[in-house]
Amino acid sequence: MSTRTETIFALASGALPAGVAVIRISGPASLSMVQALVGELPVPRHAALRTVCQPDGQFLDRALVLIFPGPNSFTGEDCAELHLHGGKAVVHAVLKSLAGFDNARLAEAGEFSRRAFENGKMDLVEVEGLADLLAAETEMQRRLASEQAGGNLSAMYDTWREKLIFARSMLEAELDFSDEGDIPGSVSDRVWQDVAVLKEQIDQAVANLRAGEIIRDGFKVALAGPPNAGKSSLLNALAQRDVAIVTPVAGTTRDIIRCELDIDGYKVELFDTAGLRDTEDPVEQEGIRRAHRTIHQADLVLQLVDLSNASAEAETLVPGAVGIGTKIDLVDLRHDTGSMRCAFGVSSLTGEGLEALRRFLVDEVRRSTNLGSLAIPSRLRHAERLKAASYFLNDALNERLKPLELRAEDLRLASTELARVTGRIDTETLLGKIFSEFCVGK
Ligand SMILES: Nc1nc2c(c(=O)[nH]1)N(C=O)[C@@H](CNc1ccc(C(=O)N[C@@H](CCC(=O)O)C(=O)O)cc1)CN2
Ligand SMILES: Nc1nc2c(ncn2[C@@H]2O[C@H](COP(=O)(O)OP(=O)(O)OP(=O)(O)O)[C@@H](O)[C@H]2O)c(=O)[nH]1
Ligand SMILES: [Mg+2]
Repeated sequence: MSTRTETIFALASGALPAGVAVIRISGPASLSMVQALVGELPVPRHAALRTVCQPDGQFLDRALVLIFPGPNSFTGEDCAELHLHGGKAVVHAVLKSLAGFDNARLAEAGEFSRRAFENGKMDLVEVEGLADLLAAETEMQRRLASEQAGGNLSAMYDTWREKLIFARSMLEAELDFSDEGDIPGSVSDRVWQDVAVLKEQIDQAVANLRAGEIIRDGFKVALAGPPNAGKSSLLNALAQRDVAIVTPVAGTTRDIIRCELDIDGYKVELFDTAGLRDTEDPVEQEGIRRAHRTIHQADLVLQLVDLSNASAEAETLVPGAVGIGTKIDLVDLRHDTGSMRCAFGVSSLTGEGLEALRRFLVDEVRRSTNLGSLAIPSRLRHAERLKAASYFLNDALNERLKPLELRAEDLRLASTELARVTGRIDTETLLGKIFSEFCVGK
């Protein structure tokens, strides 16, 4: 239990004005402060209607009040909530009154969650999941974050760690017995089998990182092709907004234009790029350089082929790219040879083919993320520690000539890496970074 003396408070709900505004308070003085403002405290964890008055008696609001005595609270400390009318002046007046108490101050971003972490209410993986839950915009981001915030990913890492600790204890028992003559290594054979299975599971989790990143950060789709192929028009049509400039001039787009789509709950990031061609214009050259970089980093490249342009037949597809025929409103597809290499024909003008293209995109995202479970890492931080753990397990498994003591030490190093993921050790440097992702009031 922390021994913090400061009581913190903040507006925990959204922008004002709002229907209702929730002020959250946590720390040793929170109950006495609320008592000073509302009089009789409600029964713990039950909302009650109270009149909120300044200590000098001035009326502030009629509000719902909740108290959560520690340690049974979100932070583990004594906590309270004031559910006020969500007007700016109402909230500011109450915040000002709270600031007048001794050892009370406005909370910093993420400070409530930090206290919850420090009091053992959440581990680091759950804190990250909570940050992702608050940031989630799509349904799949929400599901991934809930899985992590709810403790399923932590439980997986903890189970692995416990298995390693058990394996080590078995080896140590064997070491203790080895003085008593040559026992055939049946115990340690079994231990090494279990460790090999565990290493496979850890390697699988590392391999799943990309899927987690795609759900969390978005599936990156680059629109590529020569000038005037219709890239910016397609971006606008898919986004259903006028995002990028479209003109009949070849070489209109120079900077990368990014927009986010939510297709069936998946976040898809679309990148419009400069048309690829030889040019003397230094501005366009830089645009093309950026286009190549974006194409290289994309999860999927759509290469647009202008089916209304006869010379487009000579274009070659970038390896791995999916051909998309554009401007089908201008051509008779039955007689068009350019359409042969294209997976789809679309018209940004009439909207024809766009729904099929959306379906294709979501099928591609699903193919890259279809793992059954969403208890998967979505941050490089996890994968780095898991890789380190796998490295130590690999040593333990393969260097069979090494003394058993040293192989057991490899298992200890691996379990330390797993402990770092959930934040049981070594957290100080990470905490600042992780909690800075939160808004004030969380
Ligand atoms: N008004 C309000 N709504 C909210 C929150 C809140 O803090 N206040 N939450 C904040 O994020 C979320 C709910 N999360 C919560 C998590 C733990 C506890 C809590 O009191 N935990 C105690 C008791 C657990 C129990 O009785 O089962 C504990 O962990 O000991 C409360 C809310 C979402 N909605
Ligand atoms: N009829 C028709 N015209 C289209 C369609 N898509 C694009 N165009 C026209 O084709 C021209 C070029 O379109 P853009 O979307 O700017 O092409 P781009 O590939 O972004 O071109 P750059 O930015 O120069 O590389 C514009 O005049 C558009 O109006 C379409 O589906 N049908
Ligand atoms: Mg363009």
